[in-house]
Amino acid sequence: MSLHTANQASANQALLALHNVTVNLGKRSFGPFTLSVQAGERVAILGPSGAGKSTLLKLLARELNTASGQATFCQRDLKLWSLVDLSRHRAILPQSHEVAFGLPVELVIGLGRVARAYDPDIKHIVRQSAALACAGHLLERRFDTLSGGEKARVQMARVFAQLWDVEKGLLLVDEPLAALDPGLQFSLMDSIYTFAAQRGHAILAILHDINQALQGFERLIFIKNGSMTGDYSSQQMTIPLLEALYDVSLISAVSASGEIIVAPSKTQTEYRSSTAVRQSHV
Ligand SMILES: Nc1ncnc2c1ncn2[C@@H]1O[C@H](COP(=O)(O)OP(=O)(O)OP(=O)(O)O)[C@@H](O)[C@H]1O
Repeated sequence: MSLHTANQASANQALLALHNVTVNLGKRSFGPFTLSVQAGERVAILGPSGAGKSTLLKLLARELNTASGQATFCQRDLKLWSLVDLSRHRAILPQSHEVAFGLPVELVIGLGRVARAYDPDIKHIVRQSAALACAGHLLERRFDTLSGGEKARVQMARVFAQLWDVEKGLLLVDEPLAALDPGLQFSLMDSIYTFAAQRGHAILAILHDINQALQGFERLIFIKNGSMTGDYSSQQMTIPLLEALYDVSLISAVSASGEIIVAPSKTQTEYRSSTAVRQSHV
């Protein structure tokens, strides 16, 4: 396994750092997880269904407690953060978009700001966030009347509102684009990148789309059978590594503009290259 070898100095400066962290769910133990994420980094979490990706994300969000090991956020033990302080520095976009009542969309987006006692710019921030998430036209609607893709955009706007006026925060997102059509996926992924880059936020995103991970993220973390099995730069990524992660055959192609496209193949491919996905096409 080619685990990312962040040196001690960079781990000490990390926005988020896990060292041998485990978490228990029922009788099952997940981990150990060891990783560090720097401000501004874009990290994709990949792995088969049920592998433990959301469990890792919940651990990072402190929705789950560690059973052992050490987790720090902004060089401070994650356990010592109050939830109010934490919510001013990290935002979570979960897989499910439901809210309990038929709330107005503007209010759902404004929920991203609840941790602030004094928030004079909330109206402006909610509107700007909605525009960035392509949800400006939904502001007057009731949340429970929206389609799945519309709800996803409103929840993304809520997350933008939460970290709008923060620097070097953390965005934790679980399959952010699953309910969206391809055009919206491109424009919203761009919105997330721009939003995070302008503020120095790190992004950790669970993705099932390998192409989104390869095209938009600089690091890929592999989760399989409850453990972390790899931490690679996207430049290091190879077809065999991805095939081993998902136990599936993959084929790849490169577009005229140099974009790499990977797709599952029903038939075993004859060509197996251990060179990076990008290099195998040049
Ligand atoms: N509270 C819980 N108690 C017991 N088992 C749980 C609990 N939450 C999740 N699990 C199990 O832990 C495993 C990992 O779940 P997790 O949601 O982390 O997977 P995932 O990799 O995100 O999957 P998917 O890609 O399908 O969303 C699954 O088998 C799930 O059923």
